[in-house]
Amino acid sequence: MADMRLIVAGAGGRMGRTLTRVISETPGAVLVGALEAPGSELLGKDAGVLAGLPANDVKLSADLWSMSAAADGILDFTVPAATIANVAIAAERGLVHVIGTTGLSQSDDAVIRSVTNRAIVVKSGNMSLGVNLLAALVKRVAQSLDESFDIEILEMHHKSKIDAPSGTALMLGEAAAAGRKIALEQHSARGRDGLTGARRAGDIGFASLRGGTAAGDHSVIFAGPSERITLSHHAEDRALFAQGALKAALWAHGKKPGMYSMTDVLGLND
Ligand SMILES: NC(=O)C1=CN([C@@H]2O[C@H](COP(=O)(O)OP(=O)(O)OC[C@H]3O[C@@H](n4cnc5c(N)ncnc54)[C@H](OP(=O)(O)O)[C@@H]3O)[C@@H](O)[C@H]2O)C=CC1
Ligand SMILES: O=C(O)C1=N[C@H](C(=O)O)C[C@H](O)C1
Repeated sequence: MADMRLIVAGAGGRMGRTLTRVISETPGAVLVGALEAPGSELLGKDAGVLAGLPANDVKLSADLWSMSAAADGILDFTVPAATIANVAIAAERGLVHVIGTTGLSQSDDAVIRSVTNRAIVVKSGNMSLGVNLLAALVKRVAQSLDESFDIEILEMHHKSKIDAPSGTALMLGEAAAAGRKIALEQHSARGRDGLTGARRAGDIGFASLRGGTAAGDHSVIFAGPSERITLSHHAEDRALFAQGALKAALWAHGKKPGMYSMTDVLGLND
């Protein structure tokens, strides 16, 4: 079978450069396009050189329509506005669209869902095996404990991260809510500050720390009467997420249109 031809969106970013590197190490995948924001000073630069590799002759461009004429998939770790702009073109071209971008709103999610009758989308707030296993464990523990155990989710990321809580924290919150059979949006405590009053029973709390170069730390704390259970994951290198994204793209190649998650890719469905 021919190599899967991939575009990296946000090719000049932290994840974009990592994806370029991981593609070069992955049998069955080849980089054919590197997308950057219109007006970026990186347009025209070589994607390989930006990733610390020998030149690969894939130049950064802002023209997704042209570069996608000869591509099979797009790995998109950018910003919400860019991802939403890419969705229509990816669907029109029949690309596999792997979406790692976080900070998407409910209306952004609705736009993504609206194309999944003709697009193949794999979307996850975290592409690592470890976090997806952690989510399954969180759901399981939440099922077993009643409201006398308060659920709090703590995350820490590098100082350049622009959204909070992280996509992973929200994913873990959804897992906990599913275990408890409640809707997260009605039981979510975010951004406590000042005279907050006592904790509301049944809420799932979120706290975000930012600093240094942390690739992504997440803990889910079940705090009960006289005991606490903490389930944690620590990412040591963002190559972990890029490898997960490559696995997702190769898995989705040739699948029917639809919305898939890393749970599908990794075979972790109940
Ligand atoms: N799901 C997962 O497993 C993971 C998800 N992420 C998420 O991925 C996203 C990116 O993270 P990170 O790489 O650290 O962030 P960066 O800011 O380093 O990279 C984002 C890149 O996207 C570029 N960009 C902005 N607008 C456009 C556009 N219209 N078209 C193409 N490119 C554009 C930015 O360019 P410019 O700087 O010029 O604006 C930048 O190069 C975040 O949402 C993060 O949370 C990160 C790691 C893992
Ligand atoms: O911005 C990051 O760096 C990361 N973002 C994702 C998130 O928001 O959860 C995944 C990972 O934690 C790294």
